[in-house]
Amino acid sequence: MSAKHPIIAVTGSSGAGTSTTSEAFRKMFNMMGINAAWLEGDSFHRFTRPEMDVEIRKAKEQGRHISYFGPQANDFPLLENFFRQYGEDGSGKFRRYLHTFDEAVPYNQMPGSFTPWQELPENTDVLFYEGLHGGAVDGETNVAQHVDLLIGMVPIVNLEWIQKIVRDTRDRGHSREAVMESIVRSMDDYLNYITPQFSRTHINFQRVPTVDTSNPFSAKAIPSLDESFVVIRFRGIKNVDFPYLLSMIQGSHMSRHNTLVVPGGKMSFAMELIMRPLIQQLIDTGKIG
Ligand SMILES: Nc1ncnc2c1ncn2[C@@H]1O[C@H](COP(=O)(O)OP(=O)(O)OP(=O)(O)O)[C@@H](O)[C@H]1O
Ligand SMILES: O=C(CO)[C@H](O)[C@H](O)COP(=O)(O)O
Repeated sequence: MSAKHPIIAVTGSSGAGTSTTSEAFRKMFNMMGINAAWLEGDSFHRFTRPEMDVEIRKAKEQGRHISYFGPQANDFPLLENFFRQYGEDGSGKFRRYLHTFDEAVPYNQMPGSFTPWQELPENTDVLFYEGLHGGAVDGETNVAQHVDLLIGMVPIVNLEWIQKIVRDTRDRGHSREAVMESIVRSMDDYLNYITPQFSRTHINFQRVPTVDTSNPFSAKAIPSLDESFVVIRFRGIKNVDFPYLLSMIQGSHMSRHNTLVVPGGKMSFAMELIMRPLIQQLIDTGKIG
């Protein structure tokens, strides 16, 4: 934890919506005059896409599995060191994993490759991480301990798979079969390294569709926000003003003492009402109460 160089992390599985959610944070930071350093978790993958294909084949031949959710394909200690260093002096080296041609062409690179490592900009107010492992813990490695405000982005699993399948086939050039295979291959690491993070978060946003998603592998489109509710669970944050949130967010209700449910269309608004005071508190005092 750091008072001077706070870290906010949005953590979630592949396709959960962490990148999409980042836009809401970008807007809030702009409006609040906060200068944030941005970090995509995919920086800490160990392999390029062709290298990963080789690793997957090798693992299969040896009766093992490897996936983007686990420590074999991601450098957790390097991520922890990055967070530690940013917390200490606001510096750090990052790179980007380029998923699509749109992302890769400006760098004159191929999709599935990394940009060179580079320094974060100087004098930022906060580090904003979005990715798979903002709350990861693995043996001696504890990424979560360095995060001052940890948010889980976690649609129910059928919806998460639909979001991944639609996005990966539409934008990242993968076949439906390849995405399904990757979901199956990742299951072990999903249980061991992704889901436990959501018990370490301060807040989880769980999107729950109200349309039939019972066969996610046949879905052609992502259920919209208006076709869903969002379950928002708070943990370890004192003084959440639930009566205020309930009065401001039309159609919201409490389902438990620490759980607010809002109509999907109100998700960005709810996020703003909830996050703004917490971000301000973090910037002003270095911690959230
Ligand atoms: N609230 C939402 N409503 C509708 N569609 C959404 C929502 N959140 C995410 N999506 C869609 O789901 C897909 C995956 O979202 P996104 O790219 O943000 O996931 P991600 O968590 O960043 O995944 P990865 O870690 O694999 O990059 C995208 O097509 C996005 O438009
Ligand atoms: O989203 C992911 C993890 O967050 C991807 O599965 C991983 O980054 C590999 O990307 P690609 O399939 O574009 O090579």
